[in-house]
Amino acid sequence: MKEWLRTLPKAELHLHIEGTLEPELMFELAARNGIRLAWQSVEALRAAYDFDSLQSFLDLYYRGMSVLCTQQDFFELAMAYFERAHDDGVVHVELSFDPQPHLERGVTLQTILAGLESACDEARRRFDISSALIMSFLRDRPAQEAMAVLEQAAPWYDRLAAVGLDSAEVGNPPEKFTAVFERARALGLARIAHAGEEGPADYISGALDALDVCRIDHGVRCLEDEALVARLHSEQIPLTVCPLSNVYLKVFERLESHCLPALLDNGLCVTLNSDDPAYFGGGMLANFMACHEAFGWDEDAFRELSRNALEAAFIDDQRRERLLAAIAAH
Ligand code: HPA
Ligand SMILES: [Zn+2]
Repeated sequence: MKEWLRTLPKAELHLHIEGTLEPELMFELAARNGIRLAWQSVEALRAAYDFDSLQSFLDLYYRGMSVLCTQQDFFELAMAYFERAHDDGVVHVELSFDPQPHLERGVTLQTILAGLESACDEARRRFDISSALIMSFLRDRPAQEAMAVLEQAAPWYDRLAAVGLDSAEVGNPPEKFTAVFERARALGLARIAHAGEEGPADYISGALDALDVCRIDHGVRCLEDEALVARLHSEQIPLTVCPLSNVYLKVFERLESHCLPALLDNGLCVTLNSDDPAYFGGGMLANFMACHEAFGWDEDAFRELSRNALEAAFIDDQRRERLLAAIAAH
């Protein structure tokens, strides 16, 4: 089954590129950029990956990404991810990036985007992986800051597939960002948001109503609201679920107790993703294999999950159709 899952064409829609930073590269970039890390060694850093909540992970995630300084750093980060994704049989990736923590350190949007875009171009040439970029706002920072970032990104609007919303969820409801997302909509940008990971089902409805999103990142807590489940079903709103992430961040104690089977039983448009693969036990193949082991899903189930991801992807229609045909034939 592992080889069959590896060669199944897969699209990854929920991936934080800063969350692909492996400890070895973090130390290499820290040395290159003259940055002192709080950990003495790769092993000490890995030992710190013992999270009890989203916030405990975010604290480490923001410290780790501080080694990213130059265009070359962002290029190498993304290329290292693309190589692993290619080995996992990923054919399309939507990379989220968080500009705010970088801007705050004096790293410009130009630096971030030039590095990521050149990696996306190289991934298409070397691995035939297509990709899209999603600019995410930090929901635990003021909405005005997100608005300023959105305005600053003007030169890149035509190269952004969407804007997103991430970081600490509880206490930062989607409505806080209504004006920002209205502006993004007026600019013709698609919108997605994390909702219902640690936050309540209300935040999922709020993201749909106030932010007019076309996808929900995570969304696993939707089952707490029957009317919401009916809506997600009838509108077939894609949920980008991240199974291993949810276990690492204690959203579910074990994968066997994850609500994924219930989401599928309710006819929802579920996709599988790795979120922050350097921190949460691996990439797409690790997530697919873990689900196979926990739920006993067969080939048909995984074909459906892969099909859902392609149908929900920001991808050109010809490539979508070609990849859908490859999934059906797999
Ligand atoms: O899983 C996540 N949730 C919210 N914000 C994030 N930023 C990186 N990963 C995550
Ligand atoms: Zn995420």
